[in-house]
Amino acid sequence: MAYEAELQVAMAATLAAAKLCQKVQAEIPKALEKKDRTPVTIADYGSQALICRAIAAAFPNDAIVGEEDAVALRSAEQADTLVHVAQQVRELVPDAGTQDVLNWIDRGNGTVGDRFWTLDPIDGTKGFLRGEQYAIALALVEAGEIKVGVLGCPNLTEDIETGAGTRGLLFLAVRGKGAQLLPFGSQAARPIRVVDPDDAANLRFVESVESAHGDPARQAAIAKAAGIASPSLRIDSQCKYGAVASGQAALYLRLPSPKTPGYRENIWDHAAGAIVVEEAGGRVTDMFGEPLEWHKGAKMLNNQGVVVSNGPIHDAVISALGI
Ligand SMILES: Nc1ncnc2c1ncn2[C@@H]1O[C@H](COP(=O)(O)OS(=O)(=O)O)[C@@H](OP(=O)(O)O)[C@H]1O
Ligand SMILES: [Mg+2]
Ligand SMILES: [Mg+2]
Ligand SMILES: [Mg+2]
Repeated sequence: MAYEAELQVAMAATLAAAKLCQKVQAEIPKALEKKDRTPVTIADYGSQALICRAIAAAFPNDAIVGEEDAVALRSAEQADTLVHVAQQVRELVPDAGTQDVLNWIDRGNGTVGDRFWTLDPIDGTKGFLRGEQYAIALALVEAGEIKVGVLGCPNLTEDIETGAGTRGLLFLAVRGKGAQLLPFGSQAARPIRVVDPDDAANLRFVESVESAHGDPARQAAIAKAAGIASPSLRIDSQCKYGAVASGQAALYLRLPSPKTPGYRENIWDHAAGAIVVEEAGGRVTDMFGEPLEWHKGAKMLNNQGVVVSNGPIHDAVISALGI
C-alpha cells in the first residue's frame, strides 16, 4: 500500500511518545509558560524528541513542522527541565544524549514545503495538566494534501461518554484507504465510520473544554440550528476529531473566540484529526465552508473557525453560520 512505510513509522513513534506522556502525566507534571503564555511540559518536549528522532531516521529528507522548539531548554534557567526531559527520553531510547534530545526537538523547526510532516507532540496540554484528555498528533502533507494521519489518544476510551472499553486509542488514516481505530495493546485495527444521520443517540456535538478556544454560546446555537438539541460533550484536544470519526459525535465546532477574534489555527492542531475524519466519511472546512490550507504556512492565515462533521449535516451548519 502507498504510504505503508510512513504509516508504520508514524504509528510506532506515536505509541512510544504516548508511553512517555502516560508516565509523565501519572507523575503530575509542572507546567512551564511559553512566550505566548500557553503551557508546555517535559512531556511535550519528550514526545517531540521521540517522534522527530524516528522520522529523521526513517525519512532523513523530510521536514517536520512541530509545535515546540528547544530554545528555552538550551537556556541556563531551564537546565533542570532539560535533565528531566532527557531522563524521560532515555527510558525509551537508552543511549540518547542530552545534545541528541535538543537536536531532535529542533528537528521540528522545519518549514512547510512540497512534502513535510506536522506534529503536535501534546495537543491539549491544558487537558494533559488537568489529568484529562490530550492527543499526540502527527500528519504527512504532500502537494498541499494530507496523506497520512496518526492520532494517539492515551486517555480516550472506546465509549467516549461512559468511559467503557479499552483506554488508549490510536486513530489512523491514509488518503483513499479509509480510517481505522487501533486500541493500544491490540494487534488488530478496525475500520471506523462517521455517524449515520438516523442514529439519533450519537447526533451530539463536541467542543473544547477551554471556553477561550472557541465561542461556546454561538456553537450551541449553531448546533441547535443544525438539528442537534442535546448539550455538547466537551473534550480536550484533537480527541474531538476521534469522536466524530468513530461515529460518537456528528459535529465538532470551533468558532473564533470573541476574546481572540484575530486568532488563526495552527496546522498541527488539525491535520492528523482532519484526515482521520475525512477518511471515515466526514467533512472538514473552515466556518465559511472553505477547505483548510495545509501548505501555506504553520498558521492557516486564510481560514477562520473549523467545522468538522459527519458530512450530511455540514451544509446546514455552514448555512446556519449565515455567511
Ligand atoms: N485563542 C485560541 N483559539 C483557538 N485555539 C487556541 C487558542 N489558544 C490556544 N489554542 C489552541 O488550542 C489547542 C488546544 O485545543 P483544544 O481547545 O481542543 O483543547 S483544550 O480544551 O485546550 O485542552 C492548543 O494546542 P496545544 O498548545 O497543543 O495544547 C492551542 O494551539
Ligand atoms: Mg495543539
Ligand atoms: Mg501542543
Ligand atoms: Mg501548546
